[in-house]
Amino acid sequence: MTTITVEASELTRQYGSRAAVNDVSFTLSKGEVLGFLGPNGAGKSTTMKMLTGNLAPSNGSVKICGIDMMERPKDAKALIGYLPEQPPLYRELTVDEFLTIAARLHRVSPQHIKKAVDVAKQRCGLTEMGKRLIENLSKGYQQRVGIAQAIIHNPMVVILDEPTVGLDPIQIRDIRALIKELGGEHSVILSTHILPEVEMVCDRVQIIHKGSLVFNGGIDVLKQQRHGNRLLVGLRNPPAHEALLSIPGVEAVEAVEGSLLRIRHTPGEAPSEALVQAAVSQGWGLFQINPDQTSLEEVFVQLTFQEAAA
Ligand SMILES: Nc1ncnc2c1ncn2[C@@H]1O[C@H](COP(=O)(O)OP(=O)(O)OP(=O)(O)O)[C@@H](O)[C@H]1O
Repeated sequence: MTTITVEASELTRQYGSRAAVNDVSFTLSKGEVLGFLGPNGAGKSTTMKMLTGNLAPSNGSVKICGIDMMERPKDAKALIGYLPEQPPLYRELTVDEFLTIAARLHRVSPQHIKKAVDVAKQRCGLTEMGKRLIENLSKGYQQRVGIAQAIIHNPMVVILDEPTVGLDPIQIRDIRALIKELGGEHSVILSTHILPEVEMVCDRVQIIHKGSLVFNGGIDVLKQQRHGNRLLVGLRNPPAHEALLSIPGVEAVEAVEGSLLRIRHTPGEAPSEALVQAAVSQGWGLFQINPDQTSLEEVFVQLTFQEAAA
């Protein structure tokens, strides 16, 4: 049976007359990594703050493992680990000192604190860093400490707000791998504005735009949208566009750079075979034919545009 760990219902947050988050509902299952994706200002941090009980919703509710955040905030918060956009680090402490304090704050019982610190360090690749001052660590390692404090009490749900912002490419790769691993044991919500990050790390994605959810689906659904309905075709002696448009399934032809053409076709009816045959029989000099992937950025624009137009 699937265990629901987070249930957000009709979450809304008004700032004055403006809704930063508007009627957002979703659930998260045990072991799932959910990407919460949106451009800057879309309402991600506001949603994360409501989910973690740091900001009261104007309307709607949050339940963590069935516990209502407004009715029993202490019990609900005990099940969450949170890394805010600005990691809450005491830079003048060592990693061990800071994680010990974090364990106490999360009410880990005194006899279990050392073990909890060791496990969190081990899971976050910090075993050798215990005696180092946090301020002397690289930004990537500081972020690991931020994640370690979020998992120190072994919470059911881990919520990470933009955890890879400001890191270099190697640090980003390591932190993403760490987040993916967390998904095995915890439910994870990863807030980010980076589409490939979601594709690499998450099982499911929700896209938020101007405070509202515009997409909720599996990563494969998002990837399918990328494979779309276009071919990139290279012809040394291209015919008039009409000749290509007469091939069944071809809906539009657009010249790209050089001798490349982008051919839009009816979804599910790629005219590749007919195109190759025509190219050979009519001497069009075919040198390339391949699916033209829509970038994730384009998918994002399409999704948000569809919503705006609806
Ligand atoms: N305390 C506040 N008072 C008024 N408006 C706010 C407040 N906090 C956020 N907002 C506005 O609400 C909207 C959503 O902000 P939020 O920080 O949730 O977005 P975000 O998706 O997390 O973006 P970013 O990644 O830039 O933080 C923005 O337009 C922001 O200006």
